Amino acid sequence: MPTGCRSRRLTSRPDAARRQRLSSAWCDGNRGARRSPHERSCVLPEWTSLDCAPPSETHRQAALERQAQLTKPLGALGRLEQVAVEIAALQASERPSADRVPVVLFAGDHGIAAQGVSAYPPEVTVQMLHNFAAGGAAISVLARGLGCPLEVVDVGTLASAPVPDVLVDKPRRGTRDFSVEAALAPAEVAFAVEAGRRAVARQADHAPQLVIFGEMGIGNTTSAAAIAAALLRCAPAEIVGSGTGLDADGRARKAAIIAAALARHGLTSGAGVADILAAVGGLEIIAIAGAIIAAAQRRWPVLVDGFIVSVAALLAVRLNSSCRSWLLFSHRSAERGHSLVLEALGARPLIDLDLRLGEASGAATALPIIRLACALHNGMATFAEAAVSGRGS
Ligand SMILES: Cc1cc2ncn([C@H]3O[C@H](COP(=O)(O)O)[C@@H](O)[C@H]3O)c2cc1C
Ligand SMILES: O=C(O)c1cccnc1
Repeated sequence: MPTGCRSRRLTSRPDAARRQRLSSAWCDGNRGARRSPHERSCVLPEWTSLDCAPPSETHRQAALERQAQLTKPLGALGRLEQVAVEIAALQASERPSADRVPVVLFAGDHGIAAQGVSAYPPEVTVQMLHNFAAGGAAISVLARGLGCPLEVVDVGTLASAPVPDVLVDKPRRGTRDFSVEAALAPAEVAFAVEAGRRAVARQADHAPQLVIFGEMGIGNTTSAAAIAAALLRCAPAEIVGSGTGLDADGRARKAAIIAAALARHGLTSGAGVADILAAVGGLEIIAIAGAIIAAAQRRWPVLVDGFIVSVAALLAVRLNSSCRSWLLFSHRSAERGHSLVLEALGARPLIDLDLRLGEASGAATALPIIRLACALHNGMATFAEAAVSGRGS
């Protein structure tokens, strides 16, 4: 790990602390934070700190025993075995499956984009909403090919008129420019968290076996990098990447803008999660963090996408460590800070294809591997069924 980064692996919370957290009227995300006068009220809904159930250890054990009986040397299917066992434990099922997998894409705009931190102009976000609706975006093609229902939710783009087939659930159009003022008011942060939960509730009709969240928002690698730098107490230069295609000078400028903003908002030494979100957050990133917690509380495994969704996952886990068990990690993005964020989450993604798109494209690309892992687990013959001799010694 690069120097100067105070990353910590996440462990489960002690029972006493968890009880105190549940009985507290205050949000976990605010605890211990220095608050500016307008941030004095609790901004994170209390449900975000309610425990998620643990995976079923009985089903994990049964799945491990089945894997040992299938006609292959023990462990020879490597991580495909581990994925199938994990999903069996999460689904509390003897036959793990990832057939019903809704994809929810959250879109938002970023005031910080006015500082030239993206290689593309802000209007691309809304233009891409039309592209999602028309079926021409990467995730549109992937979701179609995989048979995944795709919902697009505008939680804060600059769009002033409805876009066909895009749900609108936003507290404002775009965040404020966090290089000059706080990106969001506390109530706007809370609204975005609730928008994430509402999106999860809408997916219940699909009876999901797994769920994928994605994002679209020009400038959102800057907001995500600022959040990650504040949470991990890293120098922004350790996290900042090219996003849509900045060169070295652009990356250095982006890192300097984030460093100045973190100092300006008092986020350089252990601020609370809620304060970080109000200062430098993005509405789609916050909505995804809320959606992750809400999905885990419903016992839905979440297949995490790239850098931005992983930052949302880190937020979710910092707010509620019990949701960590419900996260599977799809891919390692080419965006610079992703490895640090994955490491902080103790995560090892399935694939590494130099993707740097977002839109849930990495998670969708990894889904066939998960489906095949389940098919192998469920469909292979055992040594006894196939009359194949087991291991000699
Ligand atoms: C046409 C286009 C489609 C995209 N789809 C996802 N992103 C990705 O790029 C953006 C983040 O990068 P940055 O922070 O550099 O703006 C997000 O919208 C992300 O989803 C796209 C970007 C573009 C240009
Ligand atoms: O990995 C990601 O999420 C990513 C990387 C670059 C641009 N947009 C998204």
